[in-house]
Amino acid sequence: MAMKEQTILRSQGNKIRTTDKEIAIVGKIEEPLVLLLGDVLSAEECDALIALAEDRMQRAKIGQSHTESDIRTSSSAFFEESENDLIRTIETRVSELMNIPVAHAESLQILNYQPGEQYQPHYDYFTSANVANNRISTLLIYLNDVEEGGETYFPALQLTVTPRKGSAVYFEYFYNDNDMNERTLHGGNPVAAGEKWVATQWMRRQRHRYL
Ligand SMILES: O=C(O)CCC(=O)C(=O)O
Ligand SMILES: [Fe+2]
Repeated sequence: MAMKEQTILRSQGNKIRTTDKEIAIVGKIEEPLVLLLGDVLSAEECDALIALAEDRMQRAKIGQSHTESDIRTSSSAFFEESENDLIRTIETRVSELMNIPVAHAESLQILNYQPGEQYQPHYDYFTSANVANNRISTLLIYLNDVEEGGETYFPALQLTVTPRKGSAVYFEYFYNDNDMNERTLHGGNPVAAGEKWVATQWMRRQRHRYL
């Protein structure tokens, strides 16, 4: 019989405790490990992140022709590492939750989808040969409730996650068995009504920042 593979995140029971918050596990798939998490961010934290990102996306659009990629049609912004108290607090909580040091974290990405915008199924890890320091896990946090559409879906797991403000989906793809990694294929359904805001944290296998 095949041995159960090690996971990065060691969840016990239905809660994960970080220094400043207790986070509920509200859904779970074992292999590959996928967790649906209750309030990772408060409503106030979600609103503050959106406000910061809106400002940044606005400025990024100036002087840029709006070309749309077929893969991802949303707009994005990145936050400087630990650039203010809010980002620092969130990064610390998220890294404790993901059980990976902040030094392995990419900068937090914020995506905004308008009606009709989507993200085609993809892997979060890089699939080209000889990637030196690949991604190993993802936390996707929903920053608002979407009026209609915008679900995250995992075709190989037959899992569809409806965005709920402050909640999150966690998954990892650091397995020896590559079939398990490939089952983390996922995409974002087109937003049908309203808009969608998400924050994505990707973790690297090794140190990624040197601050
Ligand atoms: O918006 C979504 O539901 C998916 C986002 C995603 O896959 C990503 O940021 O890597
Ligand atoms: Fe993704």
